Amino acid sequence: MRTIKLYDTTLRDGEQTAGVNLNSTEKLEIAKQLERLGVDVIEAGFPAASPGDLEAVKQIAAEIKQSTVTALARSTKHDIDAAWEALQDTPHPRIHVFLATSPIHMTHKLKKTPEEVIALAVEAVRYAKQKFETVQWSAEDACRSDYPFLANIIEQVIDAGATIINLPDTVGYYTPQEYGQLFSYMKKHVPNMDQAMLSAHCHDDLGMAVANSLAAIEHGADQVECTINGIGERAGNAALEEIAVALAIRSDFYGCQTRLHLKEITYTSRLVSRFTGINVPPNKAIVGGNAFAHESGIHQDGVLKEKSTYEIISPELVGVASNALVLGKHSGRHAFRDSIKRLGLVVEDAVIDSLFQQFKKLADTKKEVTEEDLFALFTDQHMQLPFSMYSLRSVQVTYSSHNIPTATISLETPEGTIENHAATGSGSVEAIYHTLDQMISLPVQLKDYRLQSIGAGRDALAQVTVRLQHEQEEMNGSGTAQDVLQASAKAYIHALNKVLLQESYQRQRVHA
Ligand SMILES: CC(=O)SCCNC(=O)CCNC(=O)[C@H](O)C(C)(C)COP(=O)(O)OP(=O)(O)OC[C@H]1O[C@@H](n2cnc3c(N)ncnc32)[C@H](O)[C@@H]1OP(=O)(O)O
Ligand SMILES: CC(C)C(=O)C(=O)O
Repeated sequence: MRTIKLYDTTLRDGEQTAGVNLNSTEKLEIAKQLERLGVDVIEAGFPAASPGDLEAVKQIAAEIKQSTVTALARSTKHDIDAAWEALQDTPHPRIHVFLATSPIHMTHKLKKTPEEVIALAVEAVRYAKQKFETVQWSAEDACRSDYPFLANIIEQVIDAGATIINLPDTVGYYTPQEYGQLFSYMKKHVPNMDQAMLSAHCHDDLGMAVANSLAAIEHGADQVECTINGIGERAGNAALEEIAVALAIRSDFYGCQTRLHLKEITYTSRLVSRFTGINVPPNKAIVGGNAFAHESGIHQDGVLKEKSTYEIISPELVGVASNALVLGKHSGRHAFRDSIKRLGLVVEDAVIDSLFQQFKKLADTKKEVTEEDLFALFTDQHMQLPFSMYSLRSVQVTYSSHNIPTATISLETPEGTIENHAATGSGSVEAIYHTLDQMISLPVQLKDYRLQSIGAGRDALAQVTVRLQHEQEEMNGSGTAQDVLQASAKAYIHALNKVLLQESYQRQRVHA
């Protein structure tokens, strides 16, 4: 069986999803989970994009041992140097350099002739090769490129030192048949193609990213680039979980395997969804809430008689627990630890005690503490920002159907002082957000507000996700609490803190 390498770009292309902005703590936590999942390569970011991203890539490279860590760079010395600064201490430094090769991109975006593009690509790969052990080169918008030109530039970048060649369907334009043929063509027409590995990178604009990636594998790609939950620029990238499970379930057809620990898939999906604020639709393959739910009588009858009638993937394969787990206020540390373990969460001893205290507090107010609640407690720990920022002490809202709601909020400031303030709004949430705007004065606009319950029942936890517009950027924030208004306040403060953090990075950049 061929082993296909899974190259995860959740932290780079996935982070290019509109409204997603991960801080370094969140990125590191996702990277650690990707390592547990068993991905071969983690594209941790684009170090030249911001000092925050450079720092995040550096931290990830220092922590991750089982997966290779790489980062993206344009074909400029500046970008390659930034990637080197972030990755130089890794045992096997690897970079991903790209340059567009389609007439549309070369003419309108790069404003370069095809000859200038070849020269720039070769120069960038040579420069990168002086520093990095492994250089991956991508022909951005490969699918809309002229094939003989593409074959020529690939031959030259391989001669310059690239050992991985990626052929991205940057705008999600191709069908599986065409994408497969592109790989066959390059295998046949690039004379030194045997000196490099081929990689696929697909976008989902026409809903064909996963099918295209699988077609590339059939035609010679040994690496596929994808993201958890298929997040990414515009309609997203190929979903890693769909590719991996398709290869596993249909190994009879593809004859390929991956190194992935499939049991980690569900948890990874939930973690990425929580940190990015991008919810997974219920009908999403593999990780959607309904992916293993049988609704209609005939299907239920079939599954009760014999699972394989309607189930091609067993939920346990991807880590969906078959029996729900219930903890309560009388549960002790042993049961708590056991539940954490069964959920597949990795918690260091140092934090288990504080997590247990939070669980006890929650169990006091809730009849049952479910798997979802434990997951929320766990992820909340990792949503804290790298240094102290604003935190919510209390929120109180006076509301009646005849009066204007008023919110009174008490906040702990980054300096450790307590500030109290009250303001009104046309609804309870707006009153809270007006109050916070007056306390933490930042030019932001609320673009999106989403509320969902974690688990079922009247005492379920509330999870709020907000998206704020700040200058040219969007920033998401998330908060969970037993009460909807408290979760709303926490989510808004989380997003404001992230804006403040980013402003502080930008100030550092100006002073540097
Ligand atoms: C297909 C992909 O997903 S590619 C990855 C996309 N990801 C991102 O862009 C996220 C991070 N990007 C950023 O933070 C910024 O765009 C930066 C820091 C990289 C660059 O910012 P700026 O210097 O302000 O340039 P800006 O983004 O406005 O324009 C891009 C420039 O890079 C050039 N460029 C684009 N691709 C490449 C490349 N592969 N190699 C060299 N130059 C390139 C463009 O032609 C343009 O050049 P110009 O200024 O001479 O017209
Ligand atoms: C940089 C490349 C690989 C990319 O993201 C794309 O072309 O979509």
